[in-house]
Order: sequence, then C-alpha cells, then structure tokens
Amino acid sequence: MGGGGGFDLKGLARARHQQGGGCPFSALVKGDAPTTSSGNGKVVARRGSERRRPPGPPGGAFGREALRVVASLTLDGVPKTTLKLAQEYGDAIAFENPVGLGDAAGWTFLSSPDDIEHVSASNCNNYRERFLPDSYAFATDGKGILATGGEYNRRHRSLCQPSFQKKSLLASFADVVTESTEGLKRQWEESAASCSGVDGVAIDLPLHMQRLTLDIIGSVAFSHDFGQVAECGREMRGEKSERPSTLVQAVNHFGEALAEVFVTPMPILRVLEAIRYPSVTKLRSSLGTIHSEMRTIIEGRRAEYESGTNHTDDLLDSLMRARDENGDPLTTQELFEDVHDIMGAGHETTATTLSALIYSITRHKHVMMKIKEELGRVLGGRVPTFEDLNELEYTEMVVKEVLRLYPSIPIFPRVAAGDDYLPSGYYVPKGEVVFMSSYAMGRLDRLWEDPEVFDPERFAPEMEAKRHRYAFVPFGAGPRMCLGAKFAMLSLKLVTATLLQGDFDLEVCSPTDAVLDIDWDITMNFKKTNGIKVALR
Ligand code: HEM
Repeated sequence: MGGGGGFDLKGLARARHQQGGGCPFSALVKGDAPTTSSGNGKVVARRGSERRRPPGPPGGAFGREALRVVASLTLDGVPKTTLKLAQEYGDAIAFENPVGLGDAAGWTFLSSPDDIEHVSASNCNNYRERFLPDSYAFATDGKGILATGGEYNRRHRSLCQPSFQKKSLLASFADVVTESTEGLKRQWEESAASCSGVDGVAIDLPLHMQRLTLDIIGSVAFSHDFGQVAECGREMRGEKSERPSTLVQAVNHFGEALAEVFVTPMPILRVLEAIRYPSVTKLRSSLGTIHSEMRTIIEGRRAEYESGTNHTDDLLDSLMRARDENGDPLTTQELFEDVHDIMGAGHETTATTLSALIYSITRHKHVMMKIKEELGRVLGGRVPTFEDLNELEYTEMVVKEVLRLYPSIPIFPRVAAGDDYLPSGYYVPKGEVVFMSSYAMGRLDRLWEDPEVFDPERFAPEMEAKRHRYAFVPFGAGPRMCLGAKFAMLSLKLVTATLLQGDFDLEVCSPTDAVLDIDWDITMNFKKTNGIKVALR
C-alpha cells in the first residue's frame, strides 16, 4: 500500500534502539490509580500502581514527530496513518492533548486484539460513547443512532435492532437485494450482448455500486424506488439521463456537504451557519428536503395503517410496530431520524465494499473460478435466496477477505468514561478518546501472514477457529457494533452471487494492482470513484 509523503519514523526506531529495545516513550505517571476494571470486566483495585501510558511521539505534542504524524494524517489519511503507527510503535500509542482540544484527555490508538476486546466488549461499560466529529451531531441535531449515546442510543438501538435480526424480515430484505441486483445484471447483459468491439463495455464500478445500493436501501427502508439502476441502463445505452428526483438530489447533496465540513468544530459550524456559508446552507437545505419528503412518506404509511390498506413489509413498517419497554412507539420525527440515520450508515459502506469485492474477484482469476464453481454447484443458475446463504461458504470467505483489506469504516472510536487499565497494562485516563483501527489490524504482519496478499483461504473455518476473535472487526464490536452487520453480509454475498451468474465476462480495465491502494475520504468512506473500471464482454 502507498506510504508516500508520510512521516519518517526512523527517529523513533533509533530512540527505541538506544534505550535497549524497550518502549522508550512510555510515560510513567506515579499516582493513586483509582479503582478500575480488568480485561474480563471485573473491577480490580490498582491503588499505588504505576500509571504506564502507551508510547507517544518523542518531543511531546508539539515536537517534530507529532507534527509529522499530523502531516501524515492529512496526506495519507487516518487509516494508513494508524497502520504506520501500529507498525512502528506496537499495539498502543498515545498522544497527549495539552491544550484540551475537543475536550479529549488525549488520543490512544489500539491494535491489539486483547485491548480491542477489553474496550469494545468486556469492559464496554466504560466505553459506551462513540467519538465522532461535531459535524455529525450538527447535521443530525444530535439524534439518530450513530452519533448518540447513553439512554437515548440504547432505546433507539433496541427498537431498531430486531429489524436486522428477525429471520423473516431478513429473508424479505434478501429478496429486495436480489431483485435490484437482477435489474442491474440485466442492464449489464444487454450492454455486453450489444457490444461488438473486442474491448467490451467499460463501466464505472463504484458508480454502479453506489446506485445499486441506493436502490436497495430505499426499498428495504421504506419501499421507495430511487430509480438508480434504471439510470445505469439509460447511460449504458447512451440514452438521455432522467433528472434525478428531488429526494435523490437531496441525498447526494447531503453527503457532499457533510464531507465538506466534516472536521469543522461546532462553534465554527454555528458561525458558518449564521453567515450562510454555502456548504452549511447546502447541508441544512438538503436535510430539510429529505425530511419533508420522508415525512410525507411516513404520514402516508400511517394513514394506510389506520385504513387497513398497508401491504408493505419494510424497515419503516417494522419500526412503526416497535414498542419500547413502556409500550411507547417511535414518533414520526423519531422514525425519520432513525430511518435516515440507518440509510446513511448502510448505503455508501456497502457500495464501497462491493466495489472492492467485485474488483478483487475480477482481478484474481482463481478466486473467480472458485466462486463460479460454488455458484454453479449451489444455485445452478437460479437466483439466490436467503436460504442459500449458508451454502455459499467460499463466497463468504472472499467477502471477509475484502473486509479485512478494505473495511469501509476503518476506525471505531470510543470515549473513556472513567480511568482504566488495558490488558496490555497501559493506563487510560478518563476522557481519553480511544481509536480502534480495523484497517491497521487487517494489515499487520503480527496478526496475518503476508497481509498484503489477497487470500480468502485465511477465512476457511479451521483458520478462523485458530484466530483471536477480535483480530477481525470490520463491523466494530460490543454494544455499539454495526447494527446492520448481518444485513450487510447478506447483501454482499447475494449481490456477488447474482452478478457473477450473469451472461458476461468481467475484466479489470484499471487499475491493475493486486491490492487496491484505496483512498478514504474525510467521512471515512472510500472516495467515490477510485478509477475502478471493469469491462463487460
Ligand atoms: C460493508 C458494510 C458495512 C460496514 C463495513 C459497516 C461498519 C460499521 C462500523 C465499523 C460501525 C461502528 C461499530 C462500532 O463502533 O463498534 C458501524 C455502525 C453502524 N452501522 Fe454499519 N457497516 C456496514 C453496513 C451497514 C448497514 C447495511 C447498516 C444498516 C442498514 C448499518 C448500520 C449501522 C448503524 C445504525 C451503526 C451505528 C450503531 C450504533 O452506534 O449503535 N451498517 N458500521
């Protein structure tokens, strides 16, 4: 993977060597450590013990090394920087925050499975809150699931979670996935059949996957057809594009505007709003449009319920029927907030993973052959269903290998509610922001043999059984784990199984790297178009 332009850590290695190979930058802070929790979640008294901090950049928060790390974050992006840090410093690294930026005590980056298990699961009560940039709370008014915490998050999660766990609902979502993908497959087949040139028809894979997943999430969430797969067909036939619907435009504008102001702190966002700064105005107006369009849909659905004419069975229906422990339903406003949040969380993440998935399969001919063999054996040309999922074992191994190399949310951060000690022995003070990097974990050679090699066999059941459960965490872990993980896995497998049974051959046009040097945009999703083009023949 690309490492250009980043920070040079030779100085660190030298310093480590001079100090006898240990961990030279660990700060030892003497003091009365408060009562804290052990790796298995039990409370242990650590009074009088040394508060050993993870290593940090020599020279402190304002030293040259720290500045180089900041430069790397800007130039290489957060995921690649976390990998470099993990390779150079080991399982944990801490940055102090002497000026109290963002109210964080400091920032710790973790990449050891034991520490990840401790923070995300076994001692999760100390790390319930997610750390997200202010822009997210600004855009969602502090509502929804992703950016909230405490009792609010618990109530909404518990109301929304059953929709992504109930077998009957997942089975009907699976039908939506295959139906939309069949639509795209037909467009691809028609284009391939009508193309006489030897080079085939080149398609912009990320764009097609974005459109496919928007159609899927629209149908699953509230039985709405965004008409994006049809747009792929029109484009491929060289027909005039249809003007996108108001809702599609608003969804796209919202994503663009959020990316533009993603790392802007709240006070500045407020000022930008007051002076009607274009990105903030775009954010507000697109959200207003999504809100009013979806409110109309939600109110229409309520009216159907009341008149007994409702025939849909989607996420919105499921949430309308849901009741909390007091028997209260979600209000119309809450329904909007949760459905919108879930759509946002599930759309681009799945689209970008699918791009990396189809690319990787197409690029590795032996993988393509093995998947096709499995599809032929299990499905024999028919459309896959929910019941087939368990049989598609090799396809699942390939999906997991793609998630290892290209987790579309590469980092999942938490805030420490109280002082704590990690299984690695390091001290975490209250208020510390703890970053867990699934990207770094997926590419460390202390966790994977030849991590840069694309090899689905590492996810064969016997190989998985030997591995630490928390070495592979593309969906995060613990009580804040991805709500849609099952649905995402189901979608990734079914889209692959449907498309690869199409009457066309797929060939990579560009790029040609075995492992993609993917860039993440500021919102932590892969950049929209990474120049991935495949040809249909
Ligand atoms: C390949 C696709 C996806 C990936 C890699 C992914 C990954 C993640 C990750 C890493 C988190 C943070 C977990 C943590 O902090 O422990 C997350 C949260 C979340 N995801 Fe996904 N996700 C995907 C698809 C989806 C889908 C399809 C949906 C729903 C339809 C969804 C809904 C959510 C929600 C609601 C949260 C917030 C949960 C909370 O804060 O309590 N995700 N996802």
